[in-house]
Amino acid sequence: MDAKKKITFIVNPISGTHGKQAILDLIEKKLDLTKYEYTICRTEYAGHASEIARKASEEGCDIVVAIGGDGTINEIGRSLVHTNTALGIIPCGSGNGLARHLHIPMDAKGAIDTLNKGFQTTIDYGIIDGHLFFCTCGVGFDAFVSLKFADSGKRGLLTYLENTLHESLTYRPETYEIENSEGTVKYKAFLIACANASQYGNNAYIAPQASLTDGLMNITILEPFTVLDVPALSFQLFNKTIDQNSRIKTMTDKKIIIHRSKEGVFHFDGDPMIGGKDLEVEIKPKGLHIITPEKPKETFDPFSLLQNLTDFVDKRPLTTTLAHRHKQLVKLNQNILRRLSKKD
Ligand SMILES: Nc1ncnc2c1ncn2[C@@H]1O[C@H](COP(=O)(O)OP(=O)(O)OP(=O)(O)O)[C@@H](O)[C@H]1O
Repeated sequence: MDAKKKITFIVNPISGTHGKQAILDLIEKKLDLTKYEYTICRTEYAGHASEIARKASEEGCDIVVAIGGDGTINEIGRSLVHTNTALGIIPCGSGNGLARHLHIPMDAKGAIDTLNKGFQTTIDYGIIDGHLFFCTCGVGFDAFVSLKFADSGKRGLLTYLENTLHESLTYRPETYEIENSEGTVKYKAFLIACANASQYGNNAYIAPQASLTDGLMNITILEPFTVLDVPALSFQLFNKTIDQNSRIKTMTDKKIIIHRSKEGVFHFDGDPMIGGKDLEVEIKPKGLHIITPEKPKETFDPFSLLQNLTDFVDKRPLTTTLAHRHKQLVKLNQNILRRLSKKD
């Protein structure tokens, strides 16, 4: 009989908004112990998950599982690239962009089941200014919000949304030059997102065409917009069609350099960092083994847009009639418009 594979679970106690004990209880009950033996570690400070994962990999651990969100995955993933140790995910963050892109179930039982099946694939990763990312990185408004979010001391969707709506009233778009494989282009932009995965998290698809295995990053540039563009932009962000909006420009490349007028913040997988005027962003193909469902389900649900939107702002269950869903969507857009146009 084959030797059991070793799993190290790393729990980030501050990720998301929920307690983690129920997940640990489920691991004990549901993990296939004929296949796996496991240990559980809790992080004690930011950066700790990287150290635990590096040590586990050096000691021959087969799979390191993140129990957390994209920040925890980032810490673990950067220690596992180009090793034989695979990353596993039990999604437990505020956004869970990478897990959602990979169709890893959002419930712990489903995610443990995915680990039990043990199917592995190998994904690309990116580097911005020396910092690895697996989901998205970027400059402009989203980086600015990630900084505010880090400072707010609270996590969760509502905190993020409050920060986003409040700050977008006063945020000033900057001028950037993007040096890509074809030359240099100049944009005044609200944000530039460089995407390995298609979404920021919470099914907010900033780069709907992005693939984790094509060796390319999808770059989305959001040009300055008015408050009247917000409903369409938010609709399209959750409907996987933001690339069709006239305020959006897109390109794909292996490597770009973003030139800006002064040093400032950028983000990698939602965590803020201060960087220089010039930021090199590059995709490295096939560098991280990861446990995923074997055949991601690409279900088409005409109501998924509204589901995504309401998941983002509100956890109340949706009612099922079409008329009701339409009314909910109109109301949601009205709320976004009202909050964006409200002065302090
Ligand atoms: N014990 C700890 N104390 C303080 N910070 C920690 C600790 N463990 C990890 N961190 C930091 O917590 C940050 C947030 O974690 P994570 O991104 O997983 O959760 P999230 O922000 O709620 O989810 P998501 O990124 O999916 O929105 C990470 O950047 C990580 O560096």
